[in-house]
Amino acid sequence: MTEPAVRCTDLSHSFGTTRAVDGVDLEISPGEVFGLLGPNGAGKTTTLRMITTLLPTTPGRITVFGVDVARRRMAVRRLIGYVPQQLSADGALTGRENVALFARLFDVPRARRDAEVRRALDLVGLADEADRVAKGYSGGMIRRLELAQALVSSPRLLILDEPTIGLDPVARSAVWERITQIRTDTGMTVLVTTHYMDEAEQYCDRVALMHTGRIRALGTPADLETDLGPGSTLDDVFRAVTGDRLETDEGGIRSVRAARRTARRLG
Ligand SMILES: Nc1ncnc2c1ncn2[C@@H]1O[C@H](COP(=O)(O)OP(=O)(O)OP(=O)(O)O)[C@@H](O)[C@H]1O
Repeated sequence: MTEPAVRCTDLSHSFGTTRAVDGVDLEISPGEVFGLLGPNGAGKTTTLRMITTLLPTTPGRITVFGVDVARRRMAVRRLIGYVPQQLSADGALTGRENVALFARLFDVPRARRDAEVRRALDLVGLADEADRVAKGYSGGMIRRLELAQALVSSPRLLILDEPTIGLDPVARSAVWERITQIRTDTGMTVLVTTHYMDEAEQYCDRVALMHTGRIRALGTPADLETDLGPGSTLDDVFRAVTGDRLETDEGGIRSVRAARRTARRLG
């Protein structure tokens, strides 16, 4: 039997009295693009941080391709490429130098390093811009550069936390088209968080709707919408299972913060 790419069993995490994640069970199949959806504060980032070994997994258990996250952290880290919400590209370095830094960090063998850096830059469509300093890149190019950083170690599981937040619609589509192409070319499993319902509908094979630390609905976007009734959208499904509304506005405080962070980091 094929091991799931990710299996979470009864996962919980509290910060003081805040129950950020509350009894999450989740299985992600190899090769799928899986969307974890929910409004700010739903518990998405906390779930990702447990899967990426950055937070403890007790109570509960996580395996990544069958490897136990609590017991074999380093082995799990080698399977994962992670693009967090906070930017990690260095504006003073070129695109190529930024990716090469990650190749060294992730122990890509020296003999293969240059080729792997080229391959990663190619996968995200930055080959022609690789020798420009990153502070001249647009927000969308920076996101693609961060994707290349995560891809340089050839992970089996790519984890992206809100990859399109703060980007304009054209840049958002460009990032998603790259993600979809990378999955097709490499067979990689992709776990992505977003609160943009339209993106999830268009690009995710399956989604989990998360609210106040719990998974409230799980399935393909089409199945979830059909189950609710003709003409339903994922936003309607979310409202039906939680009685709440997903934040979908483009100009919210988080977009502004993300844009400011980009500007600050890249000078
Ligand atoms: N380091 C922390 N210390 C205290 N509380 C935290 C911490 N990180 C998250 N929380 C709280 O845990 C809950 C879940 O947060 P989390 O960041 O996982 O949500 P999210 O769905 O990823 O939302 P966002 O997209 O805003 O990051 C929220 O109530 C948040 O305030």
